[in-house]
Amino acid sequence: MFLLVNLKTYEAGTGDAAVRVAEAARDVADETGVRVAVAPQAVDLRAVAETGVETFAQGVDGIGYGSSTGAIHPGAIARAGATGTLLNHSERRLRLAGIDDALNAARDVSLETVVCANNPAQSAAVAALEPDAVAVEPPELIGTGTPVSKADPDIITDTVDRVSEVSDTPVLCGAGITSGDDVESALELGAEGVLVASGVVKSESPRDAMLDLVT
Ligand SMILES: O=C(CO)COP(=O)(O)O
Repeated sequence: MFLLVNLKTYEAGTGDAAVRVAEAARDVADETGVRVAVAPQAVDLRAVAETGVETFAQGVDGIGYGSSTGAIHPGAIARAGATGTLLNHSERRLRLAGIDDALNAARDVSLETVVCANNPAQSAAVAALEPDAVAVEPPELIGTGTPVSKADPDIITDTVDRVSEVSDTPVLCGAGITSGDDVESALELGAEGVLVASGVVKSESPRDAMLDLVT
Protein backbone atom coordinates (compact mmCIF):
# COMPACT_ATOMS: atom_id res chain seq x y z
CA MET A 1 0.00 0.00 0.00
CA PHE A 2 1.31 3.40 -1.04
CA LEU A 3 -0.33 6.70 -0.06
CA LEU A 4 0.85 9.61 -2.22
CA VAL A 5 -0.42 12.97 -0.96
CA ASN A 6 -0.52 15.60 -3.70
CA LEU A 7 -0.45 19.09 -2.18
CA LYS A 8 -1.29 20.66 -5.58
CA THR A 9 -1.38 24.46 -5.22
CA TYR A 10 -3.65 24.48 -2.19
CA GLU A 11 -2.83 27.32 0.20
CA ALA A 12 -2.94 24.77 3.04
CA GLY A 13 -0.22 22.81 1.25
CA THR A 14 2.20 25.64 0.52
CA GLY A 15 5.27 26.93 2.39
CA ASP A 16 5.19 26.35 6.17
CA ALA A 17 1.88 24.52 5.81
CA ALA A 18 3.50 22.09 3.35
CA VAL A 19 6.15 21.34 5.95
CA ARG A 20 3.48 20.67 8.60
CA VAL A 21 1.68 18.21 6.31
CA ALA A 22 5.04 16.61 5.49
CA GLU A 23 5.92 16.17 9.17
CA ALA A 24 2.53 14.60 9.82
CA ALA A 25 3.00 12.28 6.81
CA ARG A 26 6.45 11.26 8.04
CA ASP A 27 5.05 10.46 11.49
CA VAL A 28 2.11 8.49 10.05
CA ALA A 29 4.52 6.45 7.89
CA ASP A 30 6.80 5.81 10.90
CA GLU A 31 3.94 4.85 13.21
CA THR A 32 2.02 2.61 10.82
CA GLY A 33 4.75 1.21 8.58
CA VAL A 34 2.70 2.24 5.51
CA ARG A 35 4.55 3.93 2.68
CA VAL A 36 3.51 7.61 2.57
CA ALA A 37 4.95 10.26 0.23
CA VAL A 38 4.17 13.94 -0.22
CA ALA A 39 4.21 15.90 -3.50
CA PRO A 40 4.61 19.65 -2.84
CA GLN A 41 5.12 22.45 -5.33
CA ALA A 42 8.66 22.59 -6.69
CA VAL A 43 9.59 25.60 -4.57
CA ASP A 44 8.73 23.67 -1.37
CA LEU A 45 10.54 20.43 -2.28
CA ARG A 46 13.70 21.04 -0.28
CA ALA A 47 11.92 22.02 2.93
CA VAL A 48 9.54 19.08 2.62
CA ALA A 49 12.36 16.60 1.92
CA GLU A 50 14.27 17.90 4.96
CA THR A 51 11.46 16.62 7.20
CA GLY A 52 12.53 13.12 6.21
CA VAL A 53 9.28 12.28 4.44
CA GLU A 54 9.48 10.59 1.05
CA THR A 55 9.15 13.48 -1.40
CA PHE A 56 7.81 13.53 -4.96
CA ALA A 57 7.74 16.42 -7.43
CA GLN A 58 4.37 17.23 -8.99
CA GLY A 59 6.06 16.99 -12.38
CA VAL A 60 9.32 17.46 -14.26
CA ASP A 61 10.10 18.44 -17.83
CA GLY A 62 11.87 16.17 -20.28
CA ILE A 63 14.82 18.48 -20.75
CA GLY A 64 18.56 18.43 -20.22
CA TYR A 65 20.78 21.24 -18.98
CA GLY A 66 20.73 24.27 -21.23
CA SER A 67 18.39 27.00 -22.35
CA SER A 68 14.90 25.97 -21.20
CA THR A 69 13.68 29.00 -19.26
CA GLY A 70 10.94 28.21 -16.77
CA ALA A 71 11.24 24.45 -17.15
CA ILE A 72 11.64 22.05 -14.22
CA HIS A 73 14.86 20.09 -14.64
CA PRO A 74 14.70 16.60 -13.08
CA GLY A 75 18.29 16.93 -11.82
CA ALA A 76 17.39 20.05 -9.86
CA ILE A 77 14.42 18.22 -8.38
CA ALA A 78 16.60 15.30 -7.31
CA ARG A 79 19.20 17.63 -5.78
CA ALA A 80 16.42 19.33 -3.78
CA GLY A 81 15.75 15.95 -2.15
CA ALA A 82 12.91 14.48 -4.20
CA THR A 83 13.12 10.77 -4.91
CA GLY A 84 10.22 10.59 -7.33
CA THR A 85 7.88 12.54 -9.55
CA LEU A 86 4.32 12.55 -10.77
CA LEU A 87 3.93 13.01 -14.50
CA ASN A 88 0.92 13.81 -16.69
CA HIS A 89 -1.45 14.74 -13.85
CA SER A 90 -4.81 15.65 -15.35
CA GLU A 91 -4.20 19.22 -14.18
CA ARG A 92 -0.84 19.22 -16.00
CA ARG A 93 -1.29 16.99 -19.02
CA LEU A 94 1.39 16.03 -21.48
CA ARG A 95 1.33 14.43 -24.91
CA LEU A 96 2.63 10.86 -25.17
CA ALA A 97 5.98 11.97 -26.58
CA GLY A 98 6.35 14.47 -23.73
CA ILE A 99 5.63 11.75 -21.18
CA ASP A 100 8.30 9.57 -22.78
CA ASP A 101 10.85 12.42 -22.70
CA ALA A 102 10.03 13.28 -19.09
CA LEU A 103 10.25 9.61 -18.08
CA ASN A 104 13.67 9.27 -19.65
CA ALA A 105 14.92 12.50 -18.07
CA ALA A 106 13.58 11.39 -14.67
CA ARG A 107 15.19 7.96 -15.01
CA ASP A 108 18.52 9.57 -15.85
CA VAL A 109 18.62 10.99 -12.32
CA SER A 110 17.00 7.91 -10.71
CA LEU A 111 13.68 9.54 -9.85
CA GLU A 112 10.81 7.09 -9.30
CA THR A 113 8.00 7.80 -11.76
CA VAL A 114 4.22 7.71 -11.29
CA VAL A 115 2.40 8.55 -14.52
CA CYS A 116 -1.22 9.62 -14.21
CA ALA A 117 -3.90 8.76 -16.75
CA ASN A 118 -7.58 9.61 -17.08
CA ASN A 119 -8.97 6.20 -18.01
CA PRO A 120 -8.05 2.54 -18.65
CA ALA A 121 -7.00 3.04 -22.29
CA GLN A 122 -4.66 5.92 -21.45
CA SER A 123 -3.33 3.90 -18.52
CA ALA A 124 -2.40 1.03 -20.86
CA ALA A 125 -0.77 3.48 -23.28
CA VAL A 126 1.45 5.01 -20.60
CA ALA A 127 2.17 1.58 -19.06
CA ALA A 128 3.87 0.70 -22.35
CA LEU A 129 6.44 3.37 -21.47
CA GLU A 130 7.21 1.38 -18.30
CA PRO A 131 6.99 3.94 -15.53
CA ASP A 132 7.32 2.67 -11.95
CA ALA A 133 3.54 3.03 -11.50
CA VAL A 134 0.44 4.21 -13.34
CA ALA A 135 -2.20 6.20 -11.44
CA VAL A 136 -5.69 6.29 -12.91
CA GLU A 137 -7.68 9.36 -11.88
CA PRO A 138 -11.00 10.15 -13.60
CA PRO A 139 -10.89 13.97 -13.79
CA GLU A 140 -14.60 14.42 -13.17
CA LEU A 141 -14.25 12.93 -9.66
CA ILE A 142 -11.14 14.86 -8.61
CA GLY A 143 -11.83 17.10 -5.64
CA THR A 144 -15.45 15.96 -5.31
CA GLY A 145 -15.20 13.71 -2.24
CA THR A 146 -16.97 11.04 -4.30
CA PRO A 147 -14.42 8.23 -4.45
CA VAL A 148 -13.44 6.58 -7.70
CA SER A 149 -13.39 3.24 -5.88
CA LYS A 150 -17.13 3.52 -5.17
CA ALA A 151 -18.49 5.81 -7.92
CA ASP A 152 -16.69 4.10 -10.78
CA PRO A 153 -15.10 0.83 -9.62
CA ASP A 154 -14.89 -0.49 -13.22
CA ILE A 155 -12.32 2.18 -14.00
CA ILE A 156 -9.97 0.55 -11.50
CA THR A 157 -10.60 -3.07 -12.50
CA ASP A 158 -10.45 -2.23 -16.23
CA THR A 159 -7.22 -0.30 -15.71
CA VAL A 160 -5.65 -3.19 -13.79
CA ASP A 161 -6.69 -5.58 -16.60
CA ARG A 162 -5.56 -3.35 -19.47
CA VAL A 163 -2.25 -2.48 -17.84
CA SER A 164 -1.50 -6.13 -17.06
CA GLU A 165 -1.83 -6.93 -20.79
CA VAL A 166 1.01 -4.49 -21.47
CA SER A 167 3.39 -4.71 -18.52
CA ASP A 168 3.59 -5.58 -14.84
CA THR A 169 3.43 -1.89 -13.84
CA PRO A 170 1.56 -1.45 -10.54
CA VAL A 171 -1.68 0.54 -10.68
CA LEU A 172 -2.57 3.28 -8.22
CA CYS A 173 -5.82 5.22 -8.27
CA GLY A 174 -7.10 8.56 -7.11
CA ALA A 175 -9.95 11.08 -7.20
CA GLY A 176 -12.40 11.78 -4.41
CA ILE A 177 -10.74 9.46 -1.90
CA THR A 178 -11.22 10.69 1.66
CA SER A 179 -11.54 7.68 3.96
CA GLY A 180 -10.03 4.34 4.90
CA ASP A 181 -13.13 2.64 3.44
CA ASP A 182 -12.44 4.26 0.06
CA VAL A 183 -8.85 3.02 0.19
CA GLU A 184 -9.92 -0.49 1.18
CA SER A 185 -12.31 -0.65 -1.79
CA ALA A 186 -9.54 0.56 -4.12
CA LEU A 187 -7.17 -2.14 -2.89
CA GLU A 188 -9.87 -4.82 -3.22
CA LEU A 189 -10.33 -3.75 -6.85
CA GLY A 190 -6.63 -4.32 -7.55
CA ALA A 191 -4.99 -0.95 -6.91
CA GLU A 192 -1.70 -1.03 -5.00
CA GLY A 193 -2.03 2.44 -3.58
CA VAL A 194 -3.88 5.76 -3.79
CA LEU A 195 -3.30 9.39 -4.70
CA VAL A 196 -5.11 11.80 -2.40
CA ALA A 197 -5.18 15.60 -2.33
CA SER A 198 -8.12 17.56 -0.91
CA GLY A 199 -9.12 14.89 1.63
CA VAL A 200 -5.78 15.44 3.40
CA VAL A 201 -4.70 18.97 2.52
CA LYS A 202 -8.06 20.61 3.22
CA SER A 203 -8.78 18.60 6.34
CA GLU A 204 -8.61 20.23 9.78
CA SER A 205 -6.12 17.57 10.80
CA PRO A 206 -4.06 16.20 7.93
CA ARG A 207 -2.53 13.73 10.39
CA ASP A 208 -5.92 12.27 11.36
CA ALA A 209 -6.99 12.21 7.71
CA MET A 210 -3.86 10.26 6.73
CA LEU A 211 -4.21 7.89 9.69
CA ASP A 212 -7.78 7.15 8.63
CA LEU A 213 -6.64 6.46 5.07
CA VAL A 214 -3.91 3.99 5.99
CA THR A 215 -5.39 2.09 8.97
O1 LIG B 1 -5.84 14.73 -8.17
C1 LIG B 1 -5.76 14.02 -7.17
C2 LIG B 1 -4.46 13.49 -6.69
O2 LIG B 1 -3.46 13.68 -7.61
C3 LIG B 1 -6.95 13.67 -6.38
O3 LIG B 1 -7.48 14.83 -5.84
P1 LIG B 1 -8.60 14.68 -4.69
O4 LIG B 1 -8.07 13.74 -3.66
O5 LIG B 1 -8.77 16.10 -4.18
O6 LIG B 1 -9.84 14.19 -5.38
